[in-house]
Amino acid sequence: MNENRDFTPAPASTRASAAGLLRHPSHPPVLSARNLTKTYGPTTALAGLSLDIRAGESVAIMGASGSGKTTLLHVLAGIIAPDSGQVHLNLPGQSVQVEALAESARSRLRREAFGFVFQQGLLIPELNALENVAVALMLNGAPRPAAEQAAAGWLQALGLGGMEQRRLGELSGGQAQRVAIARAQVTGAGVIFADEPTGALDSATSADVMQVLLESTIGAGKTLIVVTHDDGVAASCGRVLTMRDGRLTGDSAGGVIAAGLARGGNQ
Ligand SMILES: Nc1ncnc2c1ncn2[C@@H]1O[C@H](COP(=O)(O)OP(=O)(O)OP(=O)(O)O)[C@@H](O)[C@H]1O
Repeated sequence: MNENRDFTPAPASTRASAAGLLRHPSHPPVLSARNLTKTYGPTTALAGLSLDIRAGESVAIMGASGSGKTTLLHVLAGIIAPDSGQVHLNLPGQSVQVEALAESARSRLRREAFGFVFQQGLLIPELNALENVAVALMLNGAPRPAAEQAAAGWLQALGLGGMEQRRLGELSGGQAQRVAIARAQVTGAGVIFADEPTGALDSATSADVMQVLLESTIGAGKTLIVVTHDDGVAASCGRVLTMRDGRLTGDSAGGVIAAGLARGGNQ
């Protein structure tokens, strides 16, 4: 799976051309969700939501607390299964029906095809920055020296050269989020999911971290999906989706598709 992945950050020229290719409008969606439903007891978290996301898009998901944003992110990423509906993933060399996979296959998909940046919690305090990044590759079977070399490349690329040996407690919030971004990217994941990635940061650091996140994902032709309450974070993304009561109520991509999706129907 994912045999063509490159463990080192691509040069800027390559990234630019990859992004151009992948953003071509005729390119099929990298993620297609259809009629997703999810309930928790009496609570409806997803109420028949359909959505297409194309490779190279940066998509912000906004909406009031409890509107279903995190549930949608988790269903798209195969962290939880929907009660009904489908999620199709279409990456180069990899076309799978995410919700139909067994848990072991979904777990492998999450490790190899997806990267995750959360507000906090994914980094291991006992490990230094280099080890925190390298461990993502080692979980996928990479030998330690190669994993650490790739991790060092990503830390350097994200402005953390010289901080490889620092543990979590020795990094600022913004630096820790850069380590988390490096960790999400190092496996060559095609889709990066971020849930409130700047939620614990001040606004200047938040803008800085978002710039790093955007450059290292859509700048390399990857896809970025961000759940956020922050208007500034959403404004930095190419497309903004709005949710209410488990449905999409707005899509800045606009047009007929957005109107159809807002009613929860198929395109
Ligand atoms: N594991 C769970 N068990 C029970 N209810 C849940 C669970 N996860 C989510 N919910 C409920 O589902 C609804 C949607 O939750 P979700 O976390 O997706 O919303 P959200 O838009 O991300 O909210 P927030 O902005 O506060 O993080 C909420 O009413 C929430 O309480």
